[in-house]
Amino acid sequence: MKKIVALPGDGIGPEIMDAGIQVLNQLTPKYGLDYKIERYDFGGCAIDSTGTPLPKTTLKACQEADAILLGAIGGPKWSNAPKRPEQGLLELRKNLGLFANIRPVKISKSLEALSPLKSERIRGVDFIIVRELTGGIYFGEPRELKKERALDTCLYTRSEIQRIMRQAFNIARTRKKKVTSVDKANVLATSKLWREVAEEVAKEFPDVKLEHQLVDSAAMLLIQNPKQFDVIVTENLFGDILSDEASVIPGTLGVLPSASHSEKNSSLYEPIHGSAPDIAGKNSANPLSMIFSISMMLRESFKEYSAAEELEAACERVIEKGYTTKDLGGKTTTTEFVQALIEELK
Ligand SMILES: NC(=O)C1=CN([C@@H]2O[C@H](COP(=O)(O)OP(=O)(O)OC[C@H]3O[C@@H](n4cnc5c(N)ncnc54)[C@H](O)[C@@H]3O)[C@@H](O)[C@H]2O)C=CC1
Ligand SMILES: CC(C)CC(=O)C(=O)O
Ligand SMILES: [Mg+2]
Repeated sequence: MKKIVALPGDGIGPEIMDAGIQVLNQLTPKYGLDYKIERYDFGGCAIDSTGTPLPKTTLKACQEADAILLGAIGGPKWSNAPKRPEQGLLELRKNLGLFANIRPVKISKSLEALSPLKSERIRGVDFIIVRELTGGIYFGEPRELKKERALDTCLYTRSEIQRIMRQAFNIARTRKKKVTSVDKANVLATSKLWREVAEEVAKEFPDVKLEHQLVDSAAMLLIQNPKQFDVIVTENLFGDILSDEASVIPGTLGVLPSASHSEKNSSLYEPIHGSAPDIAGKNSANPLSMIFSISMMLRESFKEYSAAEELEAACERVIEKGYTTKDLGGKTTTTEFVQALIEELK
């Protein structure tokens, strides 16, 4: 039996986690996938229950899981905590070695119709942001916060860049065979090394085209002409920002999933967005980001390709029938959307 560890977290995290698990439980019996789901406190709720965002029991469960699902963590309640929920998330990623964060941005017909951007600009958009997740400025030492000055350190080693590049090139090989490496090599030392290593690794993949884009103009091109991209590989901070920017293409963060992979542990699946405190508790969160993350889990951790396809097709039909949450311009609540999807899967 497979063990799935669920970390609902804070804000809308538990709402979309419940939604995702209900849908998974409706979908899977016919595919014979045998699993149990265990929930653990993580993030702000874990600070409340244990005093720390990443309790040892939660980390141990994640280390022993076959796959991990995360809702979202954080919120104003914990902004002055000695250790914030976000610090717990970074610790979890580091401890599990989740260096490769895969953030697909694919616009289906139903989402294209709802996007605030013109159809001609976004029809057929299908790219993946491969974000390095355990290095860079989020992790660099020293760091310092004093009254008159503050310091963060951005550090990347050659081997960290090599392994994320190989991940990106391998993904590109299964797609349109184009990698866009995004950096700030006109200014940053870490980006100069990034670009040098990208060129080196590209030699191992002669069938894949490599191009470089500076991050500022990449941010512009992502909206101006998103169809040109296939695989974008970039460092932690740039990937964090560019992927939220990419949500302007479907028009909401509420539909974008992600998968994080490591060399030694099981993978973690989570929406790219945060805990959305502004809509928490209102039954209005879009659960698709979580449902599509579950679909990534079915494919990537359990090789359940047909189940994932059925799930995605059912989502598409439900949206086409007019069930959309507020972020997509509709009036459907989270629970109504889940109910409609469950009916569709019956
Ligand atoms: N992986 C994680 O757990 C992450 C946690 N955070 C944390 O989340 C908290 C809130 O951060 P924000 O900057 O407000 O970003 P956010 O991503 O939580 O929200 C940004 C905007 O998108 C909307 N939104 C996000 N997800 C949605 C969904 N599923 N359906 C409908 N609308 C949705 C929100 O309502 C808000 O207006 C912070 O504490 C932050 O540190 C932020 C990003 C990732
Ligand atoms: C705590 C942050 C680094 C989380 C975030 O914004 C993300 O992973 O997208
Ligand atoms: Mg982010």
